Amino acid sequence: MRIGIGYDVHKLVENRKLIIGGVTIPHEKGLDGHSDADVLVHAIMDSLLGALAMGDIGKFFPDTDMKYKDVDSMLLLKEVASFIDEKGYKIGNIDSVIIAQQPKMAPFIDSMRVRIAQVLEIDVEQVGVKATTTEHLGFEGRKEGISSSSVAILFKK
Ligand SMILES: Nc1ccn([C@@H]2O[C@H](COP(=O)(O)O)[C@@H](O)[C@H]2O)c(=O)n1
Ligand SMILES: C[C@@]1(CO)OP(=O)(O)OP(=O)(O)OC[C@H]1O
Repeated sequence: MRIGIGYDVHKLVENRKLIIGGVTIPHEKGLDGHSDADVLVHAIMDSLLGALAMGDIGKFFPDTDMKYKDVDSMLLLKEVASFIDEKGYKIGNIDSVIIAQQPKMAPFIDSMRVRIAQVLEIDVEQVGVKATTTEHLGFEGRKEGISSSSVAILFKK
């Protein structure tokens, strides 16, 4: 049994789509990044790589590589799933949280869980996604950015 933790932050800017958990959320701002800046999927990937003690996403998908410019993070998640399989592990469950003052994530949470589970080829019940504000405190509270944390547990196949 192996556990991993992941954390990511992206800045909210104008003229970018807000993509979280593979779902495009209508909002006046989106997350900035070299990739599609899917903060939740990045935290989940780091928790899975962490459980394998393989390092972090920057090691495998460097932000200096134009191959990853505006990349769909779900494609990267698929690659991380293949690492888990190759190392002889399977996912027990993932739990995660999105920390955002706005917009409301609740209407999109189940779609995120379904998309993530599909890509990882696991049951939706194995994917937890939650959301919280920070009661207007800190950078998330000032709506300057959104952060996300994730934990994952892997078992030997
Ligand atoms: N961006 C967000 C933040 C929160 N939620 C949901 O609202 C509930 C209350 O949030 P508090 O930060 O005031 O505790 C929270 O439990 C989430 O269900 C949300 O959907 N989107
Ligand atoms: C996936 C990558 C690829 O450039 O996405 P970024 O948008 O740069 O996001 P970040 O979480 O800062 O770093 C991870 C990168 O590897």
